Amino acid sequence: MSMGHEVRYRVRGGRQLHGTVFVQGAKNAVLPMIGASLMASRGRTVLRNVPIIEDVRRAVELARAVGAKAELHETERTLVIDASSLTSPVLPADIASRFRGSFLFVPALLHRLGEAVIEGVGGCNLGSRNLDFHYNGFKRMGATVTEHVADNGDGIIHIKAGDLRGGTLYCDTPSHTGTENLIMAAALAHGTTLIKNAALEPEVLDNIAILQAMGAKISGGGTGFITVEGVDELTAVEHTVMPDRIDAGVFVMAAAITGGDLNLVGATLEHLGVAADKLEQMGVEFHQQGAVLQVRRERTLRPINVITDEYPGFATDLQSPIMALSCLAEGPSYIYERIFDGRFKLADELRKMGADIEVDGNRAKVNGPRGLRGAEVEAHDLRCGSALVLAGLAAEGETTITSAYYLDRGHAHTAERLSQLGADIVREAD
Ligand SMILES: CC(=O)N[C@H]1[C@@H](OP(=O)(O)OP(=O)(O)OC[C@H]2O[C@@H](n3ccc(=O)[nH]c3=O)[C@H](O)[C@@H]2O)O[C@H](CO)[C@@H](O)[C@@H]1O
Ligand SMILES: C=C(OP(=O)(O)O)C(=O)O
Repeated sequence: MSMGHEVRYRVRGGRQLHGTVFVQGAKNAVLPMIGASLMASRGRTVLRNVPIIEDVRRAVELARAVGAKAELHETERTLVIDASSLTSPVLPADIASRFRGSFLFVPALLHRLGEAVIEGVGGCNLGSRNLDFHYNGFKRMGATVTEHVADNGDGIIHIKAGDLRGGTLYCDTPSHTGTENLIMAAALAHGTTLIKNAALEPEVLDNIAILQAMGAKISGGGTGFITVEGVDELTAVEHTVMPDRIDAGVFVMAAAITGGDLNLVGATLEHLGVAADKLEQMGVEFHQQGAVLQVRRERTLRPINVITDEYPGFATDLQSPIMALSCLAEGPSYIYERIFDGRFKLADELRKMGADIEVDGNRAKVNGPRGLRGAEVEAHDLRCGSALVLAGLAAEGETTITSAYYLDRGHAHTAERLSQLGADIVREAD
């Protein structure tokens, strides 16, 4: 992945965190919503509570590359998109290969321009990340998918859709973006679509909510079966992006790893799914008061057994953070990663800080407690980055996290928000 510039975070550990922190808008909700906004052929979409993260900046660049007008008002955390004229079906590699969410632009391009040309799809390198459920779904709706190799050797995928028509679609496993893409493809297709084994994530439901407001006819969200009646047109609306449950979970763990107490504004315990129960078992105390979630940890941390799963199971995006937390637990913790096959590079980095972690395929055993010490470590992916920040908060001395563009992909104002809670953390970019 081309970085543009090198980003580093320096963390000096050992401070307890106290105070109030604002949970950002959800990365995995806003990205499909930007894709959805491109389906509105009239008016302007206004998205509120937009997280100011690198993935959103890339999505804005990509929206412009296909011809939309997009303005990100950072102070207001508001994104305004006018997609009345889309001009190019090409998702250029230099932007699209920097974030996974680029693939969520495909349904809009198919409906508006009859084709999509995908020069690259990015996202965190977490092992194999197929898109076959998406392609198979588009094909069942009448699209053709071809691949050719460009002069520079890169594979380019061309999807052509005359008129997409509804049908019976499925995901082999309940894919998050797969479900969103098939819903968006079905929303403007002719006839009725049934999507079986649909994902249940809250972000999928938030995306259904904006599409319904735009005029889409979708039912069954939150069950494994989603039905979509195609409509002729979608209109631009205003929508507030839901809070980011992964960002919330990381701040819960920041309180836990430093033995502090925090008020998380915008966090919903229910959205943490099984992760909330696991954190409680480790010794975190939760108290939900309206939209504010109070968290604290006073006792020693207990070890944990984690199995990642689709929502409401333990979110894979919180697996790396809890690996960092479990380094401090009083005994061995067991982590079984079921969603991605390449998400344990973090273990090597945590070992540099003094952790004792045994990895066997997609299972890890974390032998706690180990006092962590500062080191120079690398963020191999976004959640590896957030886990290393957590480890740095608890470590003795200074931790330098390199390749931190990945962290900035998904977390907004990390250094500012943590500093306000009492952490010693700075961001450097050159
Ligand atoms: C932008 C976004 O929303 N990203 C999230 C989304 O990624 P993403 O939507 O890419 O993740 P999926 O739910 O699609 O992937 C889950 C599993 O299904 C497999 N699979 C998926 C699609 C497909 O066509 N074929 C296939 O085999 C993947 O390789 C993976 O093993 O959900 C993940 C799992 O909750 C999160 O970690 C990501 O943060
Ligand atoms: C895997 C992640 O994101 P993406 O799907 O955007 O790469 C993530 O958010 O940890």
